[in-house]
Amino acid sequence: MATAKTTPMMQQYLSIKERYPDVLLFYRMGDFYEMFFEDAQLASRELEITLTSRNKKDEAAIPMCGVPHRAARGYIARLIEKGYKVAICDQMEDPKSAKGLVKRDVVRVVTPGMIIEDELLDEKSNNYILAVSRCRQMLGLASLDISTGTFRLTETKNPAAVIDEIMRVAPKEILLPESLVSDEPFCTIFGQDSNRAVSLMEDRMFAFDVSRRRLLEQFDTLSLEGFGCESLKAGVGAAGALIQYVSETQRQKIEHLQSIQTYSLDRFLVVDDQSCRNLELSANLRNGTRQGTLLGIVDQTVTAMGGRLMAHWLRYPLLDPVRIEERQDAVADAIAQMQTRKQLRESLKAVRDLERLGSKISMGHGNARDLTALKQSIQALTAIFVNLEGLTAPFFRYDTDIGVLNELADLIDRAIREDAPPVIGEGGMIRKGYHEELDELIRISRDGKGWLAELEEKERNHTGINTLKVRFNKVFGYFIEVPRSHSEAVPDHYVRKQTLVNAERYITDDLKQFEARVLNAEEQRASLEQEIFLDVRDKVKKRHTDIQDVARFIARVDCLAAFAEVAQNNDYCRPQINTDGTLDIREGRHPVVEKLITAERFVPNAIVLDNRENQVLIITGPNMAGKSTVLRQVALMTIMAQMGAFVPAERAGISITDRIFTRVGALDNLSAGQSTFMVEMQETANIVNNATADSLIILDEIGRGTSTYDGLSIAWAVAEYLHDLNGTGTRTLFATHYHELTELEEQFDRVKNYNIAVKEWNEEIIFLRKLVKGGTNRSYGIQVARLAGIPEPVVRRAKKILARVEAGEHPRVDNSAAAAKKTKPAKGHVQLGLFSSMERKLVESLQLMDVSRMTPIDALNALNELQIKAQSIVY
Ligand SMILES: Nc1ncnc2c1ncn2[C@@H]1O[C@H](COP(=O)(O)OP(=O)(O)OP(=O)(O)O)[C@@H](O)[C@H]1O
Repeated sequence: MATAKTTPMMQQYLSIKERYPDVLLFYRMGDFYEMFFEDAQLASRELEITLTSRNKKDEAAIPMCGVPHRAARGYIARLIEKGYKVAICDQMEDPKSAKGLVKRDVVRVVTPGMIIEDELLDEKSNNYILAVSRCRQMLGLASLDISTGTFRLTETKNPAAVIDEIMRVAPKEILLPESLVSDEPFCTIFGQDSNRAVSLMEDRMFAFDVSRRRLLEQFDTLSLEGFGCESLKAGVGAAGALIQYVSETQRQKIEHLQSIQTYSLDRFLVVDDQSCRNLELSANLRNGTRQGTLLGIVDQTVTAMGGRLMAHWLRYPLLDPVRIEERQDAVADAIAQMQTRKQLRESLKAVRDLERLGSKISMGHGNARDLTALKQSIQALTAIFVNLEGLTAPFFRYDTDIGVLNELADLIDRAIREDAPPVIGEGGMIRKGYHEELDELIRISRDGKGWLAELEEKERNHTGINTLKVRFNKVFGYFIEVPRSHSEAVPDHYVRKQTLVNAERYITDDLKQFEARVLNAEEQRASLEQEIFLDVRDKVKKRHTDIQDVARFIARVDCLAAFAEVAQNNDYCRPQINTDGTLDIREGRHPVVEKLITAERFVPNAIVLDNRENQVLIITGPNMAGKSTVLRQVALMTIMAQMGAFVPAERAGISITDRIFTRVGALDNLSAGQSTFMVEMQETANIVNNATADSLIILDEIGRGTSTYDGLSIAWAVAEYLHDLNGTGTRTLFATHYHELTELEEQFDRVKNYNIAVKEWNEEIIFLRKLVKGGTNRSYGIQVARLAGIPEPVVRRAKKILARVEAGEHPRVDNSAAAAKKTKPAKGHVQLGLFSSMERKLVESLQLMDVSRMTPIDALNALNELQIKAQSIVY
């Protein structure tokens, strides 16, 4: 890279770059950040900026590109989004006063998990960096959102639980010890997931002793007892490594990290990542947005902190009935006090992102506008606390005095102008009247011209020399110039400085004083203003914990009030929480589907699941009848209840569930390059291997991706296995088109058959959407195909085939001479010979198509495609 003969500046660059080999180095030169060598090539490609070359006499051509320093944030943002890391290397002294080469150093490294810039953050989600470490059998996990100060750790022996937890935290960056990255299961996870930045650190950085010391230093405590993690060696190892990484990248002590929260994985309901997707908890399967998801329904929060907490609650539903009921009490209270709640929610809207503002200010990155936003948010608290007096639940009480925060708001109000520019150092930040000396400096620099004109006028009158002028040049500064012809009239206190051909130049004491003040006033003003601003910001920084505490309180209030709002607007009920395994829902609805359907009214359903006779429910019914909807609504209601929310039902008893497993249509996995059947079986294996007696299992068709008899056999065996799992069985809802499974009811005590009723009328079916006892033996697939727009000839032909299959005949005998010659296929493989390949493709497309979840345009396109396929079948 470097040539033997490099300039001092290049040497400086190279020595800094050596310390940041895997990071793009933004090297400040005047008004630009420049990049060189491979960094320049990469940045010019990724940022689409021109690649030039630096070619000084004594240097070989060096690839180079640059971005203006004022626009750097935008460029850095783009690089971070692409998963790169950027080291910002600034000039550490004023180039004007530098003797020789300007000192430069890295002031901060921006990485995907170390972001504080608003424009790079989604206000409703956390931005985590997560570290994993191992200590003997134990695996430790620590996660940190530096933009909010959220810092948590946990431990487990189970590698699968670590993976689940990583997925749940969804970090933007992962920090691993070098020795762990090649181990299963980490190598598989990080190999596949190219979107996630992985940073490696030497194993010794994760050692318990070193890490513990770092945490004690960070929190300024003598032990970690108070945080509940003194003995969690692996967890502390991970947390300490994170602190180390923070100090390496931020190049400062992060004072707003004052504590860490220790949590235990077995205190929360686990919904694995695949099930989260299947149930569309926070991302819509079609386009990844929140629309049409459970989060979209329940997140009616009005603050950014509330939004983040709601997303957190959704991923961490509780297992402790007492804690759930505490939340429920608050929701019930807020429902009962509708007027107060409405006013409360209105006043919450005025609170800005206190959590992130506080952290930003603490890290020395907050500008005057951030201070004003903080002030306005604190001012808004008064109205919020007044509203909270109308509520009685303990969760709405805040026992800490907010007097110190009000003082802060007053200080900011007195000191900081609301119309301050976003850039510190451009002036205009400090209010008039806050600091006398600053006011005077501002007056001088603004009034300087007027003062000079006044002086000129005064001196002219005084001396009687009308041609006297007050002037300025760089060599002498301010002076009075008098034509030589009038030099006789000059008063004694004028001191001569220079004689020109036609004029004499003088200075006076007044002018000297003025000069001393004015010449530097602008400069002094800028530095004094900065000093005052930093002083105010430091005072705010000292109150960081108070800001963080109130921010967290507001977040909780916002979430609880949102639960109440959603419950009241949608007619939800307070679920009764139990621990005896009984789930008893009356008139239950699907929270999302009930909002989405417009053509028909949502039909509520009763469902009972327990560990006695209703443990495994086999649900049959025609396509499109509503099987998946019932299954999902049970899972969603369980999650909602354990979040502390009310649920869409007339009455609901919900038993605490430790894990929810789902196995539903595998459409979404096709893009990952796995076969539908393979994915289906992997998901099923995960369920049978990990479910406990307290789990809830949702199986929406199993075995559909293989031949009928194989599929049926697997489905049957899985149902049997779950019925007897761990000796007690597990609550399971099993929707299936294999009507043979209804025979299980007779053989097993705890299996019950249900079906979703339809009415047949003139060859048409009418969906009643009611879950009723008993099995069915018909799928009505052909009728549904007609509803979907399959052309009449195909429907007729399908009916014929069905009739023949049901009569035990081979369907192609009368249709193709070639097929007739073939021997009749052995029983068990009848499906393979059932259709021509085009027909089979058609049926497969039909099976995979779930019109109900498509947008109208997608559905139309899919139907068109089906019609084209259908037309190419020759009859
Ligand atoms: N209880 C209900 N009330 C009103 N509409 C409903 C109800 N349940 C389902 N639906 C409507 O029927 C559509 C199909 O439901 P769902 O996907 O649950 O059927 P399914 O029986 O699982 O079908 P398939 O067997 O083809 O997968 C839903 O998208 C919704 O529009």
